[in-house]
Amino acid sequence: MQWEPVIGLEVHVQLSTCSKIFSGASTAFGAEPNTQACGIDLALPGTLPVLNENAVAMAVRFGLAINAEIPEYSVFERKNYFYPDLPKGYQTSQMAHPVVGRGEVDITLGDGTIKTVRIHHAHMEEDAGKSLHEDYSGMTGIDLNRAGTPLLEIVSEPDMHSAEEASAYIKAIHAIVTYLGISDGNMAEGSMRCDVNVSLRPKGQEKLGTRAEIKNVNSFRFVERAIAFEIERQAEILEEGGKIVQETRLYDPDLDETRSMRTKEEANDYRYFPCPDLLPLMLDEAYIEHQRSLLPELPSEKRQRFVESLGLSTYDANVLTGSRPLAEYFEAVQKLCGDAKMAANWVQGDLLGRLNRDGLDITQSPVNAEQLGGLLLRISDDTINGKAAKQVFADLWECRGETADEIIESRGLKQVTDTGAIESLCDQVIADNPVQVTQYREATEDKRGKMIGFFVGQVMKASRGTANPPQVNAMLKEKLDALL
Ligand SMILES: Nc1ncnc2c1ncn2[C@@H]1O[C@H](COP(=O)(O)OP(=O)(O)OP(=O)(O)O)[C@@H](O)[C@H]1O
Ligand SMILES: [Mg+2]
Ligand SMILES: [Mg+2]
Repeated sequence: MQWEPVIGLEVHVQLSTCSKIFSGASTAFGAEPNTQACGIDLALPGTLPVLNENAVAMAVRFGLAINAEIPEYSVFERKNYFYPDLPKGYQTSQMAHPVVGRGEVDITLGDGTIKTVRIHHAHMEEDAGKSLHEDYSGMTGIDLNRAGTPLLEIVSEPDMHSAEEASAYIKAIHAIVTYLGISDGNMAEGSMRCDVNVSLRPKGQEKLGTRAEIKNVNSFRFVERAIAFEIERQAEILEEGGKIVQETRLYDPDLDETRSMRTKEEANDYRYFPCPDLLPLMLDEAYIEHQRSLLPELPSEKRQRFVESLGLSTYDANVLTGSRPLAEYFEAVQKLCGDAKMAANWVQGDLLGRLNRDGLDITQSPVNAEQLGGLLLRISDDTINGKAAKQVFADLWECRGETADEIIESRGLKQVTDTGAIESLCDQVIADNPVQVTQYREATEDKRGKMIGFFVGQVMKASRGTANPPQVNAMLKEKLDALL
């Protein structure tokens, strides 16, 4: 039997407000345990929540960025369950009336094709605390600092059909929220977590199969691994005539497998009901239009502009718009040197290659955009040749804070284009290599084409790499052919 995987994702994005969703407690990461949760976050008797206006604005901007309907009216509800990291006994969330309605996200696949994933809705909710099972032997610690941190849960339709599509989708969400500046998108610190729903159905069948839900996956790679494992596990069960049970599973990166946490029979009945402490949220047209006016250029718009006005390939445009800091770096370099293709090649090749090797991201680059742009400008105006450029780049990397011009000057890397100087270098090399000159003269015409490389190499060496290669090539050909 041929099986088609069906995947839907719930992505929890931590909104980067300074304070909690319903209280003034700080949301800063890394504080001592239990120093950043207040009475409101724990819903102690006598406290009342007040909705964080900035969190609403961020959620609305996300909705507008994915072309979603923003309903005029939305409601906070209590999702009731008991867990040690939720002393309130309920999570304040949204269910029947979420702040963001149906929308769409475009994803770009490896072969450059673009696919649209429908968004069912996105709702606001508070985060719970954190159970620390490993820090105390025989005991569990509870850190409530995270309680009340604002989250936006983005729920997709089951529109994805492979691990690759799911991964492209999370990357697209990551790009949108970081471009909007509504989240730092830091998956390692838990600012973006993902519940992955996977089912299989016979190819060609419309009806969905039973899904397993893998909770709290926190890296792009783990999402791909967890899906790959689930597809295989479910296919094996179905092939043997078995049935998939609807259940919650977790992904264990150490064993690279998913394991059952609880089945549907044990699933919670949350008894959602509207929170009596919070008024419904009413958003009027003027407010929504104001939020729209605050939207920056979005990844898909930037990608399109890079292709249409800068002439980049879809592939290059996609890589360079992957994150906002990278796109901004590239644009600064491109503006300085005036050559989009050269800027794209250097940023993707030399720069990203080095950053990768040193485990750095673009914001930590030892070479800033002004320095790289200054270097590329000297290639395009022929001050230096390609070989010298590599050396300048290596020197810029050493963090001396010099400009490309200072390095070119102090290392004597300026390209020699003076015809007289190049001519005397060529004459010298021809005089110093009589054996090769004889071979050249005796060779057939197409062999000579290759042999000239030897002489060019010698002249470049003699000029310590600074001679202009096309000029050297032309000059040598002229002189050697004159000896035939
Ligand atoms: N048969 C299926 N196969 C794969 N994905 C599915 C299937 N049915 C639903 N999904 C996806 O599962 C997700 C369901 O999320 P939703 O928030 O609506 O409910 P839930 O998982 O039941 O509740 P909770 O928010 O408490 O986890 C959606 O992303 C949806 O696209
Ligand atoms: Mg959900
Ligand atoms: Mg779910």
